[in-house]
Amino acid sequence: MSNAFFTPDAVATTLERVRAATPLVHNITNIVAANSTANALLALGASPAMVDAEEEVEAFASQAAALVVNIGTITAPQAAAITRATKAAQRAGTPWILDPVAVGALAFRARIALDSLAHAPQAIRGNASEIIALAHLRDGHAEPPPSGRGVDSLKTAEQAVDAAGRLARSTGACVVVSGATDHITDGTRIATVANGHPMMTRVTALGCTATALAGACLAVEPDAMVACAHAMVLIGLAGERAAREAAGPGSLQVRLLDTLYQLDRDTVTQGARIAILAP
Ligand SMILES: Nc1ncnc2c1ncn2[C@@H]1O[C@H](COP(=O)(O)OP(=O)(O)O)[C@@H](O)[C@H]1O
Ligand SMILES: Cc1ncsc1CCOP(=O)(O)O
Ligand SMILES: [Mg+2]
Repeated sequence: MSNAFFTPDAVATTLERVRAATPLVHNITNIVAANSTANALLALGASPAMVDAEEEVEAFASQAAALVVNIGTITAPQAAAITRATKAAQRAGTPWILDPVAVGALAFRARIALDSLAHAPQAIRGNASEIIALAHLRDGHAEPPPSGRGVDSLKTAEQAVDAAGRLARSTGACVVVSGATDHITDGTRIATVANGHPMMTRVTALGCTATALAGACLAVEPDAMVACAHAMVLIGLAGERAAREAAGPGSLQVRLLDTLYQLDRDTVTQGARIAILAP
């Protein structure tokens, strides 16, 4: 993989490809994030649909350009839908991404997340606590180490890099650990994205939004590490630009949509802070 893919210019090209393709992004997501992630996907230029009836997901995941699976408010029917959708995505070659919200906190969602890994996600995006917990469970431990509180992380992304690498190597997925500096790894290489703003942690579902935008990028970019790194620039850059003018979390949420919509080649190439950390 060439470092040329981890440049501000390459991010701008991915943004333009999303807008040109308007990819259909199938979301099975939580009730908190559903509206805001649909709006963020629309603002970016993708076409979101929230479809989680067990009877419908197989057909939809097969025809979508990408599938986003988020376990934030998982229910038993949604768990059954996730099994069917991820199987169908694997069969149809639809790229899909897992957001393992609070996977370390509750055993039921941990089982759903672990089982879904059998269907070969292209990517996994979580905060540090979630990635540490999922990697630990994937290693075969019955209980994750205590590293989160509800849906929020108590660790930094840097503290989760080893876990992310293990998880990537064991699943074949690109693993994204979000935080003040996002870390993206395929188990060998590590890219970082230093966009974002601390106020983003005061608006719910912005991690979920990052995952959804990664779904849109996976629809147009087959290299999952490139797609995910670019998506993290887009959410981080939109967040930091929106935060400059926001009075607080309320206006940040609204401004973030406007900023995603307004991102263009100039703003992306001037603002993207993307780099290869290793090897
Ligand atoms: N301390 C921070 N400083 C700057 N940006 C941040 C910070 N924390 C989170 N972000 C931004 O918010 C995005 C979502 O990350 P995060 O808060 O880790 O997700 P989650 O909501 O799943 O816990 C990150 O990719 C980054 O752009
Ligand atoms: C608050 C909450 N509760 C269950 S899911 C959810 C949203 C979590 O979103 P994010 O992980 O993006 O902060
Ligand atoms: Mg989250």
